[in-house]
Amino acid sequence: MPESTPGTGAPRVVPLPIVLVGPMGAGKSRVGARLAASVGAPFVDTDQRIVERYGPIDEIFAREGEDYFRIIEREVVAEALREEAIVSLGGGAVLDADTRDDLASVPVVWLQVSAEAVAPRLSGGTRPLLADGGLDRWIRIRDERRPLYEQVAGLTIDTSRRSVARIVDRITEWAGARA
Ligand SMILES: Nc1ncnc2c1ncn2[C@@H]1O[C@H](COP(=O)(O)OP(=O)(O)O)[C@@H](O)[C@H]1O
Ligand SMILES: O=C(O)C1=C[C@@H](OP(=O)(O)O)[C@@H](O)[C@H](O)C1
Ligand SMILES: [Mg+2]
Repeated sequence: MPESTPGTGAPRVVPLPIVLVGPMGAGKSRVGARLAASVGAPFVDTDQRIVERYGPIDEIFAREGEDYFRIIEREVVAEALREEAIVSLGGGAVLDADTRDDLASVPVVWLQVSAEAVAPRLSGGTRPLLADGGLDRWIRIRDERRPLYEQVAGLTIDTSRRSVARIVDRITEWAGARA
């Protein structure tokens, strides 16, 4: 059911796009999909779009390397940020300076998660950057990128102990006040 504006039954009005950033496993893809359904907006997951166009991400990394992945990621992100949609980025999209510039003019939510809470969320995944090194690698990458998330985000939410529904409510409340 879409989130209602009190008294109207209509989906809550939020500005679009709204962009979700944060480290791997923070919940960007899952929260983004639920938020989009809740406010009645299209959903774009830039990783999903990369997979549709170029094939599985781990295969792109293995075949062409991370630098090539970042080039196609930048193209897909630039396109998505022009759409009136809820947009979930991959964890490393903020490494691109042009993407950070683009994010300066849109509502950006930084989903955070503790190492303890993320461990079970990452298990069994195919994220190529975690193929060697597991949780230690995740912590290092998260720490390296922290200043970049800090730079672009207008709202920060710790997802470690929050349900997806509560996270969606918080984002809707925050973004709704900016509509
Ligand atoms: N708030 C949450 N509480 C518990 N599990 C979550 C939460 N958000 C996401 N997850 C789970 O964590 C895993 C990673 O979520 P995902 O949305 O793919 O993260 P990201 O896109 O940030 O890498 C998935 O299995 C997802 O269902
Ligand atoms: O942090 C990263 O560099 C990456 C995060 C992944 O997305 P999620 O953050 O959605 O897992 C995906 O884009 C790719 O494996 C690289
Ligand atoms: Mg994702």
